[in-house]
Amino acid sequence: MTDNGLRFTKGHGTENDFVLVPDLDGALDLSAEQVRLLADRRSGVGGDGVIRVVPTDLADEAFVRSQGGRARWFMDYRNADGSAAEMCGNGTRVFAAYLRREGLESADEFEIATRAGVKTIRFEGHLIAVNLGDWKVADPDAALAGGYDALVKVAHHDPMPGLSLDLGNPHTVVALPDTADLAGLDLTRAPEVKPLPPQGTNVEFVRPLGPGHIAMRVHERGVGETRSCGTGAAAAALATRWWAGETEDNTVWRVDVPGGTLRVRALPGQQVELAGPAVLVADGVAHLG
Ligand SMILES: N[C@@H](CCC[C@H](N)C(=O)O)C(=O)O
Repeated sequence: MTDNGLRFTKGHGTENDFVLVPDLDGALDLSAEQVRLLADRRSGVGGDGVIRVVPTDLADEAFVRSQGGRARWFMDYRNADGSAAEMCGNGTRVFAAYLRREGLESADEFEIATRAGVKTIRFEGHLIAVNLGDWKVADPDAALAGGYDALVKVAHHDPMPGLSLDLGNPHTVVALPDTADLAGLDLTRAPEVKPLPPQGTNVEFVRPLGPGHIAMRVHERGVGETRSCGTGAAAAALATRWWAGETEDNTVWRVDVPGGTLRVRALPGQQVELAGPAVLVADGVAHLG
């Protein structure tokens, strides 16, 4: 940041929106307070998260710098409350669109560094696909007993069973019956999850719409309800697949979220791919005071 302000680009992926801040020489020490100010929708630029674009070799964390041999750029992702997150699926696409627009990457396929490891980006027509890498059911032994390992309470509802998954970041997925009023759920407050993982969790509510097709709403850790969550969409599809006892690879789900539609594909080797759009909507200079 200089006296002249902080350069930013605003972008979104299925209306999960981000403030991207270029830090090409790794000189920016973005505090949690500055992130909160940038993300504030009234007094700041506004976004669900803030993404610092920094060369991987200049990242603060040694384990991120170790990805530098494979990925030139690190997506330093922060939630709107200032907390750092391991991963952001929608963020990876917006990050990739920015790298491409700025001429920082020009290939149709390249790798980026994240706190959850290196992710491969692939431009596919108007969509961007990202291999989110390894995923797992967080506690298969607990979950195998009945398909669930947590109880999730939302206002005006009895506690509902949930399944915890690790997509690099934590998720708890709740399956609703196909007659459920997904739109009517009150997500203005964080759902109560028991037991709550020490690192917190993102909570997805899923309603089946047809074969390979689900609807989802999400309450994100460190943010609140958002209009989309990429890792959440992948968790929702994978939980649905797991509950159905399906193990086939390359099956595809369409996941409808309030901000659009995402595509999720289970890849061989317990990996998962997310695809969707990415839009860069504005460039500017923020003066944080
Ligand atoms: N919106 C993201 C996830 C962002 C991080 C999340 N709130 C967390 O704290 O894990 C996505 O698209 O995956």
